[in-house]
Amino acid sequence: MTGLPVISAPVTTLPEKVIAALQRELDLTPKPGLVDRNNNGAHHDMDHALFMQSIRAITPWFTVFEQLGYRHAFLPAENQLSLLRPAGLACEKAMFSATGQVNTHQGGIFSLGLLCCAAGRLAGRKEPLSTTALCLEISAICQGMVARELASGQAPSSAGARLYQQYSLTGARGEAESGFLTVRRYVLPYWHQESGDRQHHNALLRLMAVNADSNLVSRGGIEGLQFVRHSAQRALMAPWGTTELEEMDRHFILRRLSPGGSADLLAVAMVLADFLPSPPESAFYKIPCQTVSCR
Ligand SMILES: CC(C)(COP(=O)(O)OP(=O)(O)OC[C@H]1O[C@@H](n2cnc3c(N)ncnc32)[C@H](O)[C@@H]1O)[C@@H](O)C(=O)NCCC(=O)NCCS
Ligand SMILES: Nc1ncnc2c1ncn2[C@@H]1O[C@H](COP(=O)(O)OP(=O)(O)OP(=O)(O)O)[C@@H](O)[C@H]1O
Repeated sequence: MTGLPVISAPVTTLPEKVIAALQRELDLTPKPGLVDRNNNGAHHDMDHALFMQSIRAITPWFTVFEQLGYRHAFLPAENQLSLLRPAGLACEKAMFSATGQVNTHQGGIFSLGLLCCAAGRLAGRKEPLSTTALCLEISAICQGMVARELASGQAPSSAGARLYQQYSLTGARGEAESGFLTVRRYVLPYWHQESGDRQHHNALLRLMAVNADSNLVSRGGIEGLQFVRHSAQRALMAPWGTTELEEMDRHFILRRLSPGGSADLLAVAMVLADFLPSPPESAFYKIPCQTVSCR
């Protein structure tokens, strides 16, 4: 195992929920432009088997992220990231070594690793885990990250930094710093509208319809992002099913478009949904309908 530190048993259910979410996201089929059980989407360098290898390689790290939060639970949140990042980078290294240097889960490690760390911090302070508490803790950990890492004016050191300079896209960092606001506002209030695979397809369509996914811009420019957004919005405005999703898949593959950021946020939503209050009594579900679609 690449540089895995000695860890004890998890203190919360987050690591196991995260690993289950990674598997369910991968297996959801069809998934327009993305690797699933049918095809490799818009990817020439990865398939379902490679994603499975990647999941096996990064699995042990989510307990490490949780323990780093648990151990430093009373540290000010803004000091947590510098303790977490080396483990995140080591986990990325384990992913790259398992996949032959293919980026399968870089975004997923970042977002889901933060979720595990936030859960460890809340558990360390004996505070209850809830959707809102987890997201607010992540926002506190990532406060100032966009300004520090993207808006510093330095030469871009990653795809994300280049896209920020070109289009002011804040990518995974911006989403984490907001406390996964896109997920909380456009996905979770509608989580119980559907069940089974349709619940996850509905969530993915809602994410694709609004998420400023840097993967899409990196692959197809702003036009690529708009194409995916409009496709998802149109699907949500009418009855949709497997046929419509497979049609979108064909169009995205033709255009080499892969909404990888939305796939990562789908896994985040799957984990956060486990902590939702039961519908529909909770005020959580009284959020006014958003522009995407109010079916
Ligand atoms: C911050 C990261 C993602 C930087 O990567 P990059 O500069 O390429 O950022 P960018 O946001 O453009 O994309 C990275 C990945 O995030 C996902 N993503 C893209 N857009 C979005 C979005 N709007 N919302 C959520 N995820 C997104 C995609 O899968 C993409 O591949 C990350 O690689 C990093 O710094 N890792 C170090 C380890 C770490 O900090 N871990 C902390 C928790 S363990
Ligand atoms: N099922 C999935 N299929 C494809 N990508 C996914 C899936 N689930 C999540 N992703 C995310 O999408 C990212 C991979 O997308 P992409 O291949 O566009 O990134 P990249 O490798 O940086 O870009 P490129 O392949 O153009 O060099 C991963 O980092 C991962 O976080």
